[in-house]
Amino acid sequence: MSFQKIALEDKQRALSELRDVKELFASRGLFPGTSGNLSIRVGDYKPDEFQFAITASGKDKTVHTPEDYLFVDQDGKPCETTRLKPSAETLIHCEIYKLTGAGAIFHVHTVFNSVISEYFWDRKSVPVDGVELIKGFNIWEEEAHIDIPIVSNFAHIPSIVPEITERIVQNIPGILLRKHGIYAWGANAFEAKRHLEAFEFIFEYVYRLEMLTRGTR
Ligand SMILES: CSCCC(=O)C(=O)COP(=O)(O)O
Ligand SMILES: [Zn+2]
Repeated sequence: MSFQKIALEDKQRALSELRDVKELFASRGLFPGTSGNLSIRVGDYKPDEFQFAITASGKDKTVHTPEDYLFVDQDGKPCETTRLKPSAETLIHCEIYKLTGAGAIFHVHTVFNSVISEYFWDRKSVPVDGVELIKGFNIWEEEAHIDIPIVSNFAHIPSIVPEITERIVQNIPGILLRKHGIYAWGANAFEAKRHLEAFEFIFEYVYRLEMLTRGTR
């Protein structure tokens, strides 16, 4: 397999952006117990041929080491000889890039995203009504209603992929894995971060509103 040659600056920019996002999210406590993974795409994109930098599996994401990231291809295979293992969830990143052409994908586990994914599991989506931060997804209509999809979580990651393929919604840049976490993406790291933050705000809002109004509606 021959890989597309990626400019060194492009790769270094991706690694530097990953480092910054990782540090920021770590400072917010978003990587409990080594959970979470981050990736940024590099070079040219075709749905069946692309490369991205991704966090190595099982690392403590609250510290920086020389072994934090590696580059993989559209099938999640390392593009270079390395002893590092890509994130155990790399195939989910591959599928999201294939389906959306995104430039960056960030995944975190939080109590709010995990609780809310279980609470709304029966309807397979989280309903959100008129919350201002929906605009963070570039949805500008008054009192917009959105449904954030939730898919099954399996220990065998390839089994999660077909449901992601089926459930991704074009204007919603994220998907919840049941009792697991959120995957959020965007055209670049800035947008993926904005989307992730908007999702987390919305999950906490929906949770708290539900707690306050339960039994009164
Ligand atoms: C320790 S949490 C279980 C794995 C997981 O869901 C995760 O996000 C981190 O896995 P990785 O292989 O990317 O470190
Ligand atoms: Zn995870």
